[in-house]
This record gives sequence, C-alpha cells and structure tokens, in this order.
Amino acid sequence: MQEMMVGADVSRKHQNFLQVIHSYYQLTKPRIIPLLLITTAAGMWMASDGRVDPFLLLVTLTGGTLAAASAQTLNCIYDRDIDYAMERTRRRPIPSGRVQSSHALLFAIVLGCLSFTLLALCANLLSALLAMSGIVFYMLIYTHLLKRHTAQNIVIGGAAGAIPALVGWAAVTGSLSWPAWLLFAIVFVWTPPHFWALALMIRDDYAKVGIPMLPVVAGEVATTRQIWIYTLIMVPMTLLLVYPLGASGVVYGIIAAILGSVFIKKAWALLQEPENKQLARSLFKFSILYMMLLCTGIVIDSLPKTHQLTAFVAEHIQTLISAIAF
Ligand code: HEM
Ligand SMILES: CC(C)=CCC/C(C)=C/CC/C(C)=C/COP(=O)(O)OP(=O)(O)O
Repeated sequence: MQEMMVGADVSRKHQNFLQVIHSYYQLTKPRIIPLLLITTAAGMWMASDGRVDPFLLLVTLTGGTLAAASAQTLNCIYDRDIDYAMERTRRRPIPSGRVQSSHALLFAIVLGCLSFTLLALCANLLSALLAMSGIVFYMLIYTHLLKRHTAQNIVIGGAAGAIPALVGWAAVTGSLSWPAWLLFAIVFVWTPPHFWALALMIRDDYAKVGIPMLPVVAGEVATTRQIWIYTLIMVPMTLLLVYPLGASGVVYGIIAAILGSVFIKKAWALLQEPENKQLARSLFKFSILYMMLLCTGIVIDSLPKTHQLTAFVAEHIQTLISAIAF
C-alpha cells in the first residue's frame, strides 16, 4: 500500500515537472520560431553558395532559437495585461498564473545570455550583436514604444522579425552586404500583409484592449488597401535577388514568381471583399507558406547540384536553338 502511495507521489511530481517545462516552452511562442529560423538558414545558404558548414548551421540556428525565445518571453511579461484580456492569448503561462513574471524574466535573461555566448564564441561577434539587437528592437521599439500607440506599430516593429535573416548571413561572412539587406527588406515588407491579414480576423480582440492595430483604427477597406500596396512592393523585390544582385538564380526566380503570383491573387481577392474573414484567413495562412517556400527556394537554388543542373539545361537549350536556327 505504502509502495503504491510513494509511486503515485513520484508520478504526480513527474507530471508537475513536465507541466512546468511545458509552461516555459509556451512562453517562447514556439510556433513562430521555425519560420524565423528558415529565414536565418536562407541567409546562411545564400552567403555560402550552398556549402554551409553543418556545425556553424547548428550553432547559428540554436543561437537564433535562444534569442527569439528570449525576446518572446520578454514580450509575454510586458504584455501580460493585454494578453489576459484577449481571448486568443488568455491561456498563456503568465496571464493564466502558471509562471510568475519574475521567474519568466530570469528565464529570458538566461536565454539571451546563452544566445550571445554561443553565437559570439562559435559563430562571430556580429551575428551575436545582431541577435541581441533583435531582442532589444522587438522589446523596446515594437512592444514598448509602438504596439500600444500607433497603427504603424508592425510596419516599423517588423524590422525585428527581419533581423534573423541578417544573423544568418553575418554568421557565415562576418559582415553584411546587399543580398543580406535585400532578404531583410523582403521579410520587412512581407510582415504587414502577414500580420494585417490576421488582424482583420481578430480585430475585435484588439479593439477590446485598445491596441491600435490598423483594422481597428482605419477599418477593413483601408487595411486591405495597405495589404495590396505592400504585396505589390514585395513581389518585385523578391526578384531583385536574381537581377541585378545575382545572389540567386533562375530556379529561385521561377519559384519566387509563382509564389508571388499566388500572393497577389489572394491580396487582390481580399481587396475586392475587405469584410470577408475567410479570405483574410486564407491570405494569413498563405503568407506563412509563402515565406517558408521562398526561403526554401533560396536554399535549393544555392546548392551546387542545382547550379550543375541549370548549366546542363541551359547548354541543351542553346544547342537546340542553334539546331533550329541553322
Ligand atoms: C512585428 C511583426 C510580426 C507580428 C506583429 C506578428 C504577429 C503574429 C501573430 C499575432 C500571430 C498569431 C500568433 C498566435 O496565434 O499566437 C502570428 C503568427 C505567426 N507568425 Fe507572425 N508576426 C510578425 C512577424 C513574423 C515574422 C517575421 C515571422 C517569421 C518569419 C512570423 C511567423 C509567424 C508564424 C509562423 C505564425 C503562425 C504560428 C502558428 O502556427 O500559430 N511572424 N504572427
Ligand atoms: C533576432 C531576434 C531575436 C529577433 C526577434 C524576432 C522576433 C521575436 C519576432 C517576433 C515577431 C512576432 C511574432 C511578433 C508578434 O508579437 P505580438 O506581441 O504582436 O504578438 P501577440 O499578440 O501574439 O503577443
């Protein structure tokens, strides 16, 4: 009997421990991190012409994960009041009382320090400093200064989410150049359509807590117009990586053009029916797939095998054209 009680006690303690781990994991908003890492990986592959050192890749993605997790945890602490008031965020660990803010702060500091140390020691100082600037920008500029005060919050604040692309390039080269800044700019202009499509769906939640997201302040028509404008800027921008920069090739160009056409089609459909939440949901979901596939396109295009294949195809097309011409 006593043995059974001891067994039950151990199993309860084990379960509690797992619940605590799960709560801390949730603090980091883990569902967003993989896409941030995909942009980092795209930067790394592009910078190294498809020959990424596996150790550097592992270190950079781990450092990036730790930095993003630290940033998200700090955001959860700062925003605990509005998170408590909004349906979507009410069950997060701090508003639901599962984690204390002071413990979360310690957790965020540890994550940030680990990220800096890992990146500075195993990648380079620039990538470490960029990751830290991501945390500071996201907290200070987006969360503290902009989020509750202006409808342009995510336009300017979006720069934080674009920094991981720079971290990837910097980890490989130790510097930043045009292709890195262009990838940063692509993620930057992608953010408004990504976020505003979601904000159209959950406008009432933001209105309830007085967060001046664009659909709350300016309405659906103005928001879909802005989404349309940013989409029309973003799609041609993605092609600049091919020409004039030459950082990616024809395979990426084709992928970017196809994905861009779908993005434009969905943004246009939403522009025609600004109140249609189904269309907003569809654009939001596609925005995530879009960024995932665009970055995968950059990676595939950079691989030596792809270069061989495109050279082979180009040579055969040339032979065919000469045969037809003569
Ligand atoms: C200031 C810029 C951004 C804002 C305000 C924003 C906001 C949001 C919000 C509120 C959600 C819903 C999350 C939830 O339901 O808990 C979301 C989802 C998501 N965001 Fe963003 N986002 C931004 C930038 C980014 C960036 C740069 C990326 C990655 C490159 C990203 C990737 C994602 C992903 C993957 C999801 C879906 C998560 C899921 O599966 O639930 N976001 N975003
Ligand atoms: C290099 C580095 C560490 C960069 C930081 C990148 C980073 C953490 C980007 C997060 C973007 C994002 C999902 C914002 C949502 O915040 P929100 O507060 O509007 O979302 P919420 O309403 O769901 O809380």
